[in-house]
Amino acid sequence: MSDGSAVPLNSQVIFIYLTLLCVAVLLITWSRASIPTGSKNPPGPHGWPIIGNILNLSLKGSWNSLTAFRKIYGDLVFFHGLGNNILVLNSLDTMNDLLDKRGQLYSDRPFFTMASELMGADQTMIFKSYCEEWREQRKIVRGALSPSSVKKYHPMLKDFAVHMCGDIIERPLDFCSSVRLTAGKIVIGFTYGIRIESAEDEYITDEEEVTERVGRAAVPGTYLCDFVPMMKYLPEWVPFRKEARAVRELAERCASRPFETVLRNMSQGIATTSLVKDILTTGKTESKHLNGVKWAAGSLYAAGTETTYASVLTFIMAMALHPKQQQLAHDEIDRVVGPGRLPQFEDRENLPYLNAIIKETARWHPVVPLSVARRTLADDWYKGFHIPKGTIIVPNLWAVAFSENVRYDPQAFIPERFLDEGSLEINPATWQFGFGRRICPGKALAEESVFILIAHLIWTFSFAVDESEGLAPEFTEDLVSYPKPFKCLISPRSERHHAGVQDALAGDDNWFLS
Ligand code: HEM
Repeated sequence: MSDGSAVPLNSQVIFIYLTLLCVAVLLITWSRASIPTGSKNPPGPHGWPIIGNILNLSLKGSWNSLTAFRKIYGDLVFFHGLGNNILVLNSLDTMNDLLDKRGQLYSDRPFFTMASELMGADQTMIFKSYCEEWREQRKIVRGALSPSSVKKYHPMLKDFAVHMCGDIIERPLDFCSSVRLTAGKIVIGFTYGIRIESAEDEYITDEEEVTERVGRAAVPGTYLCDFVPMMKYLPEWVPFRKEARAVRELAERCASRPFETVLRNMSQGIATTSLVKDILTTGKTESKHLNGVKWAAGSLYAAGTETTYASVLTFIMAMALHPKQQQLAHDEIDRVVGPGRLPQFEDRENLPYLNAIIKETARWHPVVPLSVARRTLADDWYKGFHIPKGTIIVPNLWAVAFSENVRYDPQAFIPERFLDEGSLEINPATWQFGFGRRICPGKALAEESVFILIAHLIWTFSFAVDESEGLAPEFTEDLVSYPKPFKCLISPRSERHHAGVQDALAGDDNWFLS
């Protein structure tokens, strides 16, 4: 008899204990979630037990809604739940205060089990934690990416700008692909001195594939193992482990193949100017250091290509949508450069309206709207709020671009805001590349590339909306945001402009072979 009752009694006791435990956990979590906003962590939307308010934070394309939270909660918006804390920074002051002035605490990156560890993206600078290897990679590229070093590549950048215009003249409907290929050519040409001829080139196809697959894995929620890291010990035949291995091998090939080509060319004395050649000629070359150079160089394609592409494509869309501003840019370039020659880097200081358009393009649709997230290395206190160790920090650059504390309508495309001395507008160059110790190391190359590509485009072409199709701006919602494929009428401004590009192509002195 006793046997029969003992089992159910034990189950009941366990059930009661478990119920009490759950109630206790719920009460504790509920009481934490109900702390009046502002008394401890920074304020944020109301939370629920266990899940907190983390589900109020949609992950894709959330820059607009996060900016709207500023009106309710101010410059700091805190989300928590399921063991995570996320702090959104909604003003330039908070970004400068925390990411720059308190750089020793705010320069780490979030960790992704799938992308960083299993796919091996943590070998690249952008995914690396704030560690000695990261410092070494930054040091390696610092000199080679400095504004004065980038000047050496002016002939290459001009060459690519002319080729891009030539491609668009031939295939105006494929302008997106032409710009994309040009952005890839710039980064590979600059990094390795390798000339890419077509979008089918393996250097490009491999890099594009890795960028796409790692990019997808770095969106939290794509792979369950990011929430349950123990899953990384599952056997190799499990689909996500297979995917991780395939991407890891591809990434290794992307970093190694062009790097070895430079080493080979250097040993034969035929290597052209490149970042890798520069570093190896001027720096230490023991094998430990070689691996650092390989991965520092291998970090640049993913970080540099999509961002350059996004900037130029957004410019094309903005021009098609804003014919008056386009006309003013045409008038200016006709006055300063004229139809008899192509634009040069030296023209830049005499093209204030074009420079204002470039700034306005970066403001109108920031290329990396939520910058690249950081993670705090220790507990911190700011403006009376506690920011726990391990909090993911999201610098909402969109909120800076769409600050309402300005004279001109933030929603409108108005380059003049950057010409007006009384305007309170802040130059995007001070925020679009990030902050402090992790500020974009490719800033100088990006600024020079974007200027020369845009100057060539505006010199050569007119851009117009195809009235039969219309043009409603739509942008991708990933880390780097750019216009979704769109139709737009692009045509050479005149026979002379057409001929100018053809002549430059015919007299092409092929920078890579010189
Ligand atoms: C318009 C073009 C570009 C924009 C808007 C841009 C923007 C950014 C931003 C916002 C960050 C994050 C910085 C932070 O955490 O505070 C970043 C990081 C980075 N960028 Fe750029 N970037 C551009 C072009 C480039 C180019 C051309 C290269 C290289 C060829 C490059 C290489 C990198 C690298 C390696 C990092 C990671 C730095 C680190 O984590 O230490 N970027 N970029």
